[in-house]
Amino acid sequence: MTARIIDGKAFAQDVRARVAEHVARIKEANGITPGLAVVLVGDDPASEVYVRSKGKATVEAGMNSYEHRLPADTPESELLALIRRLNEDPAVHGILVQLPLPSHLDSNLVINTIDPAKDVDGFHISNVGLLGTGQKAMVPCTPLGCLMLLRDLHGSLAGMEAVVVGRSNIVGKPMAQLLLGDSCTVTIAHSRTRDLPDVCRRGDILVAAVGRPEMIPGDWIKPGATVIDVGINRIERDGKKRLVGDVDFESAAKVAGAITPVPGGVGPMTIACLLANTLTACCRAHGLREPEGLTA
Ligand SMILES: Nc1nc(=O)c2c([nH]1)NC[C@@H]1CN(c3ccc(C(=O)N[C@@H](CCC(=O)O)C(=O)O)cc3)C=[N+]21
Repeated sequence: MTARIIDGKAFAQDVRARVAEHVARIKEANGITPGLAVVLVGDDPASEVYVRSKGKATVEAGMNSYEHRLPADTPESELLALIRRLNEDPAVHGILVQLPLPSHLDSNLVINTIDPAKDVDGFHISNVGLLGTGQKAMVPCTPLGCLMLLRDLHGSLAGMEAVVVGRSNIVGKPMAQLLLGDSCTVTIAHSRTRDLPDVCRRGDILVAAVGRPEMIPGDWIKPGATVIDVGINRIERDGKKRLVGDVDFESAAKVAGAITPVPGGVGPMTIACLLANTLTACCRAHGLREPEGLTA
């Protein structure tokens, strides 16, 4: 058997087109343009690339993009003051502070200073609590993108065994909450899980979000399972730089029923969902009808 390859790039294009269409409609009907502010502290080259592509995608969707670049040694008080200004700015509907932050900055404090209604990353404790209690929240972009792919593939996820490998606040935990919300039986596995291969083999759905290149081989996967690979690892092989996931794609594709590739899988969905969240935040701020199929 060979797995169906889930085209995250094409799906993300479709999401972005739907966002753009909705943006055009509210511009026309309500004279409102959604705005996303992205804050980058320091000059990490990978972060630079992400921030640039986020800005480009935002403008392509017809929204306003505001980029704030601060030096790596920016005092915490200055960053917090910027966030408070963005919280008050009516043209800004979404705020994203690029992570990781330089180590002298307390990222929990920084994130929790963002107005939860503008927290398009869904990292604020209020949004975490809302998601965990099944209330309307801003949902983290990467897990939301994975959920969209899974719903598209399976329709209802009710009763499926889902195994999430990784317990981070940005992917593993919110992913588990979303799967639980869709009535999966959810296991969160991690580096200290006993008999990890056996636990992985239970999953009708296996989400890999550990950040270890090609850690999960094909023989950890239940035949026919859907594999969602969240990993984005830069490695060097045969003298060439490559991007690989947390799953060993070659062996996994022989066992899985469907699998996301890296690149071209979950990554593009993350950016598409950031745009969707910005639109959702804008609609909520103005009491407008929310876009359908673009929220959890
Ligand atoms: N506050 C915050 N929110 C984030 O959402 C956030 C962040 N900080 N810090 C960094 C990570 C990383 N991230 C990615 C988004 C898109 C791709 C993406 O589109 N990847 C392409 C390939 C890109 C390439 O070639 O490098 C793909 O997988 O096909 C990857 C990674 C968002 N992040």
